[in-house]
Amino acid sequence: MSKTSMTETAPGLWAAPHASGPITATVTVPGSKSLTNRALVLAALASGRSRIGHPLVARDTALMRRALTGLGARIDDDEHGWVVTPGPVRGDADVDCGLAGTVMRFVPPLAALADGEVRFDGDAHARERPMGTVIGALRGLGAAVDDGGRGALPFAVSGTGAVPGGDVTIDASASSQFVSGLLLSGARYDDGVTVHHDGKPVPSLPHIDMTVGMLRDCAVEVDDETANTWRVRPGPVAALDLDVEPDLSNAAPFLAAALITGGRVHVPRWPAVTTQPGDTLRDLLSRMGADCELDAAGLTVRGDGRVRGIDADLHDVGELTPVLAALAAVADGPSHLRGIAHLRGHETDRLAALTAEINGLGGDVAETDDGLTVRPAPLHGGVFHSYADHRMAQAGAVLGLVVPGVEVEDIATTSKTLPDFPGLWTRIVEAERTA
Ligand SMILES: O=C(O)C1=C[C@@H](OP(=O)(O)O)[C@@H](O)[C@H](O)C1
Ligand SMILES: C=C(OP(=O)(O)O)C(=O)O
Repeated sequence: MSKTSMTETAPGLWAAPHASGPITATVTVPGSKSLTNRALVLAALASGRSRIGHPLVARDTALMRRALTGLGARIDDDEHGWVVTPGPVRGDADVDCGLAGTVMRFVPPLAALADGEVRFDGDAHARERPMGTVIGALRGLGAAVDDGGRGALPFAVSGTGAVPGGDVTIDASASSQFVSGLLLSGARYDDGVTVHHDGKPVPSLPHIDMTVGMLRDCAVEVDDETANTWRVRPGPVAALDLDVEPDLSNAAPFLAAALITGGRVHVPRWPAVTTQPGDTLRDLLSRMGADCELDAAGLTVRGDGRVRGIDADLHDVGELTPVLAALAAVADGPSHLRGIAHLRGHETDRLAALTAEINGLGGDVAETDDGLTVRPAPLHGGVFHSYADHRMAQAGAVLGLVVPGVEVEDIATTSKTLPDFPGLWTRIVEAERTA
C-alpha cells in the first residue's frame, strides 16, 4: 500500500506523502481567489452582464457566489466559467462568510446598498478576525450597522437602497481588505468614496493595486496618486469580460516541492504581467536557491535539493508566509521573515501557529514582534495542526515531502481556496515514485 493511502492514520489526520526522489511535475493551478472574488463583486454591481472565465471554484468563491446571489445577482455556469447578471441589491438576506476575508470585508459595503437588512456570520474562527474597521467605516459613510458592540461577526447591515458615501478615515494596518472592500462598492455610493488610511503601514498593498486595476478595467475612475488615500468617483461600473489567472499564491506549495526535493515543477499560464502578489515567488524562491524560468508557456522552477535561508520583508505578500516558513525550516541557514505582524489576524494567528507546529516537529522557530526567526534544525515526524487554515495545511504537506511521518490534521481545510489539494499533491508525489 502506498504511503498516501495509509489507513492506519488516526481520523482527521492525513499522512503527508513523503518524496523519495526529486519531484517532476506540471501542475495546473486553479484560478486566483483574489481575482475571482473581486470579479464577482464588480459583476454584481455592474450595469450589464459580465463573463468570468476560469474562475476559482473553491469554498471562498462558493461563499461569495452564494452571498451575491442572495443579494440579487444571478450567476449562471457556462462552458468556460460564469455569467453574472446583476440585479438591484436586495435586503432581507443572510450571508455566510465562512472564513473568507474577501467575503466578510467585500460584501458588507455592497450590502449597504440593499433595500433592507443583511445579516452576516461565519465560522468560529471568522468571529475572531478583525472587522471593527469595516463596521466603523460603513457607519461613517452613512450606513446603519448593528454589531451588538462586538466589532466583529456576527452583525447586520441595514440599507435603505442608497449610501451617501464621501470621505472616511480608517486604520487599515490590520488588513488591506478593509480598503479594497470600500473601494469595490464605492462607485455606487452617491458621492463615491475617499478612503484615507491613518495608522501603521497597510499590509498587502499589491492587493489594493489589484482592486484599483480591476475598478479601472470596469471604467471606474480611481485616484490613488496620494499615498494612503484612494478616491473612487461615483458612477456606473461597466460589465467585465475576464479570464482569471491561476492563483499564484496557491502555486507556492507546488513550486516549493521542486525546490525542496531538487526537482522541477512547471505551472502553465503563469502570467507575464500580473497584479497578483504571488508573482513575488519568483524572486523569493530564487533567493532560497531555486532556478525560476518564466516564458510564454508558464513558470518552471528547479531546485538542487538545497534550500537557502532568507531574510525577507513579507509585508506585501503575507499570504506566502506559511509555505516559506516551511522551506526555511529545512534550509541550510537561518531565515528572518519580517513585516507580517498582521498575520496574527489571518485565518488563525499564523505566527503562533507556525511556531508551535514547526517546533512540534523539532524545529527552531521564534516569534518576533513582526514576524518569525526560523533556524534550521533536524525535524522528525508528528502531527502538524492546521487551525482551520488552508495555508498551514499546505505548509505541513511541504514539510512532509522531506520529513518522514508528518501527519497533517484537517487537510480538507485546503478546500478554502484549492479544490482537491490532497489529490493534486498525492499525484505529483506518486508521479515521482513511478518516474
Ligand atoms: O484582498 C485580497 O484578496 C487579499 C488580501 C490580503 O489580505 P490582508 O491584507 O488581510 O493580508 C491577503 O493576505 C489575502 O489572502 C487576500
Ligand atoms: C489571508 C488569507 O485569506 P483571506 O482572504 O480569508 O483573508 C489567505 O488566503 O492567506
